[in-house]
Amino acid sequence: MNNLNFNHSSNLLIDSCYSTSNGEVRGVFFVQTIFEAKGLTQRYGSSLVLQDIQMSIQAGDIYGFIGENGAGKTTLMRIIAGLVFPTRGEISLFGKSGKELRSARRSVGFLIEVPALYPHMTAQQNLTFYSRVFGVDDASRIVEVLEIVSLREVGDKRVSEYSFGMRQRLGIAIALLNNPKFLVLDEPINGLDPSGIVEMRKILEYLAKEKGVTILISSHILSELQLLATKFGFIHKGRLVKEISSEELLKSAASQICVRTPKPVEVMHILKEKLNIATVALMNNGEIQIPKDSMELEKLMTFFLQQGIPIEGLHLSAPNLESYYMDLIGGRVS
Ligand SMILES: Nc1ncnc2c1ncn2[C@@H]1O[C@H](COP(=O)(O)OP(=O)(O)OP(=O)(O)O)[C@@H](O)[C@H]1O
Repeated sequence: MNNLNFNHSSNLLIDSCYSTSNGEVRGVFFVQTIFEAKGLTQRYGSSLVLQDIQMSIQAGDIYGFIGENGAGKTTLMRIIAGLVFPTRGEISLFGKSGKELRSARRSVGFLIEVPALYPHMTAQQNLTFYSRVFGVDDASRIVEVLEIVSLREVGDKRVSEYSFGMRQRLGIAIALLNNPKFLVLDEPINGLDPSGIVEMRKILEYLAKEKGVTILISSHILSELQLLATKFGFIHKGRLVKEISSEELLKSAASQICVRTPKPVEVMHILKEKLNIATVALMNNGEIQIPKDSMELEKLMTFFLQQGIPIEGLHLSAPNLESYYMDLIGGRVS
């Protein structure tokens, strides 16, 4: 039995305020909590799919949700959508929980897995159908959402003629029909070609920046999430193991020493044999990467000098989401 309660007033956090010299209070800004999970736990038979998740998403966030296959991302999104009822714990949307969730969900747009489209119907007809399902009676909204996802010109084409990328965009258009303040997108860029990924990024950036839509997005394409998201949540075996902002990611320590040498294979061999560094890797660009915590940079340079190893370049890798994730899951980040 779940006995967690949300303090509804806590969904408004004072971000900053200041007073003038005459004591007048000005500039009070509020940050609204759009989504919150408290102690969220999901069990299927004997397997714990989500374990005691505490998570919150603030207005304006593009929250990148990251985790291996089966980590529990879709399950959490399905709970937000009301498709799965959690075993324990509670969620709130816009500060509303319990029985009020149903009405709160009307301000949320979902694209979970692939969109359910009718291929023999046009995009407009699909949107008309979903407008009726969602109770949206403003016909002009169909034109607006087609415009947002750059499908207005082809809105009268049958969906069977659409490419995969166009279908994904139509899925976003459907999720936008009810003018949501919060979008929940489960792997929307999965399977898209590079131009489709860029197009999707532009749409999501537009929605976040111009329309003030808060977004929760999962993806395995970490380089893309790094470009898009303002905050990252890492889920591993059903536990939310870390949350960081994009600024914190950029400030995080570089994790690899990158070495450029004309004899990479020989140098790798020497590093493994003489310095006992087992995890040295040869990258596609010909550089050798050595985990930064395996040896101090100065000692490594001295070693190269002493051994007479020719070095053309040596630098620290820029912090990036992929290596941060690998370090985190490998236990090197706390
Ligand atoms: N209805 C269900 N019944 C039993 N097990 C389920 C059910 N739904 C999901 N699972 C299991 O829960 C675990 C988490 O699945 P989930 O789809 O949430 O992971 P995910 O992080 O979204 O993975 P992926 O990146 O592969 O989409 C998996 O082991 C999955 O097999």
